[in-house]
Amino acid sequence: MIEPPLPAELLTELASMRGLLDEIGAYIFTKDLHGRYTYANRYVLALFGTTLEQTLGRDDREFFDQARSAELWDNDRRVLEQGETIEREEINYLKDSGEQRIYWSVKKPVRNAAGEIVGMCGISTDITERKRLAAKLDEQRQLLETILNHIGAYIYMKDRQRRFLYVNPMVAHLLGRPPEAIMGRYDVELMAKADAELLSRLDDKVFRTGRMQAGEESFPDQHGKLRHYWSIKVPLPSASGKPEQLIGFSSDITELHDLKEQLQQLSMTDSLTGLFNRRHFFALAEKEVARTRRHKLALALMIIDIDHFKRVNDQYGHPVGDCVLREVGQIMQSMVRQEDTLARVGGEEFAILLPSTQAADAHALAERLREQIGAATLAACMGTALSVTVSIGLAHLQAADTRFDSLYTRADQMLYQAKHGGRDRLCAEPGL
Ligand SMILES: Nc1nc2c(ncn2[C@@H]2O[C@H](COP(=O)(O)OP(=O)(O)OP(=O)(O)O)[C@@H](O)[C@H]2O)c(=O)[nH]1
Repeated sequence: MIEPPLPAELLTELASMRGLLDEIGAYIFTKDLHGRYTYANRYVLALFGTTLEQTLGRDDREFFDQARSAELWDNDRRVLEQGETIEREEINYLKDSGEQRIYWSVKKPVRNAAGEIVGMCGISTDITERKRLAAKLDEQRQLLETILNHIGAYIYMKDRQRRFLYVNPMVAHLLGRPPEAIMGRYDVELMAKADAELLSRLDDKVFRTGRMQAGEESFPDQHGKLRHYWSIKVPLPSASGKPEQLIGFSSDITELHDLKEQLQQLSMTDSLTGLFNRRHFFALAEKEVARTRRHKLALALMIIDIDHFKRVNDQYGHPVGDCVLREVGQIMQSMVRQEDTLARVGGEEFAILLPSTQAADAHALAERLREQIGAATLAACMGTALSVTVSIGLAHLQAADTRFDSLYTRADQMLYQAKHGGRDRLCAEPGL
């Protein structure tokens, strides 16, 4: 039977429909009950590298690697035989190139007027690139998460209102709460107000300047021990150009900090007596001279030297000599004021700097020191009981002393005189 030709308007409408289907950025097709193509838009044809005429009446076995694309055929059968509508991801392999393509496919049965299935129509969107990007993104997210969770540093994000937006497990552990109980909360809700204020100084500077800031921060741990951190805080760019968030990286440098303090302490002290050493004493004294001159105050210096100390060593041995040095140092330390500076400046030589001290008071203290040391029984703990005397030189800062050196030289000259005058005595500058 010859079918009557379609009316001209219908043909025009059909042509414009096809034109439209060709412009939709997706693969659109229809198939008959045997899975043979009855229509394919230009995207499908481009994928297969065929014309419409070459495609019609052929099924997917001719275009896809059937063994690896079985899912495609299964889905079609569920639509054509069970009348299901399928909406799902499909992975196909092109027959010629073996290239993998991933689609989001919607497949629906096409029914005749009697409701019988006569074929199917489908629309597939290529999501290969999106899936590849998503997999890459996921890989990067996992990498970032691994770094953030295992790096030995505290990493956090905060907003301008000092609210935590992110914390890594190290911060959570430090604050003694799970991350979910920290994120979204203000720092003052999670730590003592004073600590929060201290930690926010660098944060404020980041938001104020819009620039990265770095510095040392101190914060007590769960046991109350003060720990020190080196923090780097970076503003995160925002659409307004004004940073609204920052990311912070803090490393625990407590051990380094303590070591630095110990080293600093060591560099200032004499290991035998625990008093300041000569170098530190001279540095402090130089500052004290400048302060005294600026405020037009008084400043006294005495140098104390143990008499015939060589004999102590020779007679009792070096360890007893050491013990005597320590004990003489302790006696003096117990007799000076908080603001005075006592140091061991030589083998058996000590010095005391006395700020705001008039000549008479310095003189009186020097005499008391000489008497107390002379009267003390020393090195008893070493099984030896002995006593020593000291000679003391005393000088006072004068208008011509612009540097500490000149004051020290005069006190030393006074000490020399005390030694030559017979020892166990105090010699002060004339006029004092
Ligand atoms: N045990 C001990 N002795 C030291 C130390 N440093 C210096 N000495 C000794 O101190 C002695 C100082 O001797 P001298 O400079 O001759 O002076 P002195 O014997 O005290 O005599 P005068 O100062 O003139 O009264 C030396 O024997 C040094 O070995 C130390 O750290 N420990």
